[in-house]
Amino acid sequence: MSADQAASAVVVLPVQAAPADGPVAVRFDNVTLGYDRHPAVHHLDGALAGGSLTAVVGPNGAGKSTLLKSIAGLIKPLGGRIRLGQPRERVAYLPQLSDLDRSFPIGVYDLVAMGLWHRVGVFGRIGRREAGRIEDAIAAVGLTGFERRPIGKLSGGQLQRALFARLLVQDAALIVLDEPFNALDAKTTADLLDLVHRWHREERTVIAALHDLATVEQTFPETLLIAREPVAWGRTASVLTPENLLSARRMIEASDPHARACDRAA
Ligand SMILES: Nc1ncnc2c1ncn2[C@@H]1O[C@H](COP(=O)(O)OP(=O)(O)OP(=O)(O)O)[C@@H](O)[C@H]1O
Repeated sequence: MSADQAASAVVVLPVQAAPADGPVAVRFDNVTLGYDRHPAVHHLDGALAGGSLTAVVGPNGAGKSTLLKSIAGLIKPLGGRIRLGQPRERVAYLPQLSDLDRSFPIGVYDLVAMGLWHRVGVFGRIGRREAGRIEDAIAAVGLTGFERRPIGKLSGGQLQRALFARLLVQDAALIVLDEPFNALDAKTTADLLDLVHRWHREERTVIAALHDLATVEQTFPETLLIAREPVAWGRTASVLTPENLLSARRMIEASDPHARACDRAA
């Protein structure tokens, strides 16, 4: 079958089932996500296994950010159910850099210290142990010496390093990253990818929206390809086929962003 034929006969492939006896980090039951009752993602069923490292890929407008926000609890499903395998406080979320207000008057040290809020409270005292963790995290991302620098005076790459340091001190079981390497140079990307590898070795669950398929193929064992609904989900090599990528593109081109919820059974 040619790629064109494959795209015109779009089939929603079965999504990944979590291992029957393994831990589950997130489970989706016929989930619909959207804004003002207009669905942006629908028919999402499946699970992220605990300790898995998953890329979410898809064309612009496919619903990647929407999906990640729903896992982080920032938007509620319009339909279906999302269940977490760990308490909400153990979920860390990195928004797209472009969504951040860089005029907020805060320095690198205090930004990184915010990663401890769940443990010490907003006005809690940072003891010697916590201070050591903040300093270690700042060192791990190569920002020692920048502790007092306001975030508005950092480069994009330095800000992303500081945000990764905040994730480090957060010590989350589930880490949700929205386009973490967008517009970063090769050195910064490589350094931050090392931290993703480290989290994976530590058996944390990581899910990240990405556009660079080479990075996905090299680093992410699992991939969810979406185009407002799942196109394929499983081992990266079996998901990122030319046929699936073309299907995703055609599905986005054919979709109506103003449509109401669809009645098709998941
Ligand atoms: N706050 C919002 N209010 C209304 N609609 C929104 C909002 N955020 C996203 N959308 C719509 O939801 C759909 C999915 O958007 P989303 O940002 O999740 O896609 P994406 O795959 O992350 O895209 P990109 O690759 O361009 O970042 C789009 O049609 C978008 O216009």
